[in-house]
Amino acid sequence: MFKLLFFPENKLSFTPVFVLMMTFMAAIGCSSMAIIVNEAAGEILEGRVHLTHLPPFLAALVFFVITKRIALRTGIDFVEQTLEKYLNKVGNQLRQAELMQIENLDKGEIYVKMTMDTKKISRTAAAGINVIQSVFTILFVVAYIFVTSPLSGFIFLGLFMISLLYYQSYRHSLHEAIHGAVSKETELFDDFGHVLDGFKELKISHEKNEDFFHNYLRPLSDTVKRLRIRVGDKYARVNVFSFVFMFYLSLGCVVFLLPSYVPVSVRFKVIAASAFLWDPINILSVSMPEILQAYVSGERLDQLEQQLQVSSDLGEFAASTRPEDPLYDFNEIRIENLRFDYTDKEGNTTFFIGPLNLTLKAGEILFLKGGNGSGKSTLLKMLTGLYPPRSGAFVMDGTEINMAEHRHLFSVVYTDCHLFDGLYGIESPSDEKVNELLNMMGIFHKVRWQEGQFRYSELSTGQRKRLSFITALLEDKPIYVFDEWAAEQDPEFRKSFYEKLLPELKARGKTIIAATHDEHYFHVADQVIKMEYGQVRSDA
Ligand SMILES: Nc1ncnc2c1ncn2[C@@H]1O[C@H](COP(=O)(O)OP(=O)(O)OP(=O)(O)O)[C@@H](O)[C@H]1O
Repeated sequence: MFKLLFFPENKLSFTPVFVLMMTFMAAIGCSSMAIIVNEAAGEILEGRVHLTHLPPFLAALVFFVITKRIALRTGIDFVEQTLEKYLNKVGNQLRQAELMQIENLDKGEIYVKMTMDTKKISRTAAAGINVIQSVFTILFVVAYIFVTSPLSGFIFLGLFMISLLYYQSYRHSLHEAIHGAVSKETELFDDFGHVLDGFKELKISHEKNEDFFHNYLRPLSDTVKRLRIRVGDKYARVNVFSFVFMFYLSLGCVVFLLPSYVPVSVRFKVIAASAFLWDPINILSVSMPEILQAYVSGERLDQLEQQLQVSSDLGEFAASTRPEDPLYDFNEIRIENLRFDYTDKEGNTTFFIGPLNLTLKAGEILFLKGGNGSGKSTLLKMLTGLYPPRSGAFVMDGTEINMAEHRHLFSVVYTDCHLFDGLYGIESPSDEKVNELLNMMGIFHKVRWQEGQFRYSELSTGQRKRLSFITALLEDKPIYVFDEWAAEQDPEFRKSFYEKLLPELKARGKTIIAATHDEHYFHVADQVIKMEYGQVRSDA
């Protein structure tokens, strides 16, 4: 994230340097005002009151206001633009990621990173500029104190250096504490997701509800509270010692310990100048926790970006893109000795499919049967180019192909199909055509087609699948894949699916692969294969 801010495309970006320059100027303006006021106050003390200091004071004020305004405006714009670039980049990475990567990611964590972490960085833009200005102002005022009284300058500088070293020695543990608290916060956020997603289950079972709330959610929220308090406590310790204590200690040293040969007028100037340090020190102390949180958020966003980078394990499979001139016609696809493995974090195989040999002819209907967990859905994901095979080959009309490049051949209705509100990537069909399909699928009364969007309130699972079927028909691809599509349909519609809709698709030259348990309708298929423990059995 910070690389994206300061070194996009591996080159130092001009805008943050410009913001830094403007902040530096604003600090010059601010400290000039302090010095002018100090000098004028000294003269007042000596009984000389005249207005010679007023024009430079006003000039410094105008200079400060203009440069600070430019720094803030440009800085905030820049941070927001960088965040937008970042969100687009991650959005792009997400859509181009492979299914296996997405399955390995924690969705709650992605939401938190894309929303809360980016928000923390966005909120810190102005605070960051104020902190930088404060640091410069402190340096200028200390330099002025140096010029006025080198001994006082040494005292301030020495004690500030000690406070910086103290802060630095604590930074690592503070950073760790913030990381710990934020990870637990993300877990808590995930668990609130369980309350909403599993609301029905929790509502219906008092025991489950109580157990989940008292023995899981509350202890977790208690842990988050404790971790947040720990962060606050650590920060308070650093803050009070390194900023506040050191400031007052420096002031006390100057007031009480300066040797008597230092003239009173000089002492007065030093004390008055040090009063101008209080505001920047206060800004540092208030803003540093926010900046540290934003820093941690930046690291978390970097981590997400890395997780989404295409893993080299996926090799050519992931590198493949849609061909410029995609093929839509084929006679047969042969699957030769194909194997796919699910692995755990240590790389051990937890389930595998194959080696598998199968021939799929264009225009035929293939049914895939098998018990729960036998590997039907996994095989379909591999066939449709969503999972990379570990070994083996797909051969289309005699030529070996990378299936990921041929995903465009398929229209799929998965068991957990997602309904988009519009028909993305499809040339807008006529209203008559869509209404005819809604009618044919018996959901015309539930779903309205308006201005290129499907509008509906709540659909049952069977109705959702019917709407997905319509989308698949409109996509008009050569191969249709249905993963237990008929499982949620009523007997009448199930019959219509097997005995009317599928034969109609076949008559239009479409190839159909369907995972199904409906043995009554196996006569519709040209080929039925049975999956068992990831293997194809011949007794289908
Ligand atoms: N993302 C995954 N990571 C690891 N293992 C998985 C994953 N998805 C499925 N499996 C495992 O792979 C095996 C096959 O699952 P799959 O979903 O392909 O079976 P299925 O035949 O479609 O079952 P069902 O009829 O219940 O839908 C199961 O043992 C399952 O636990």
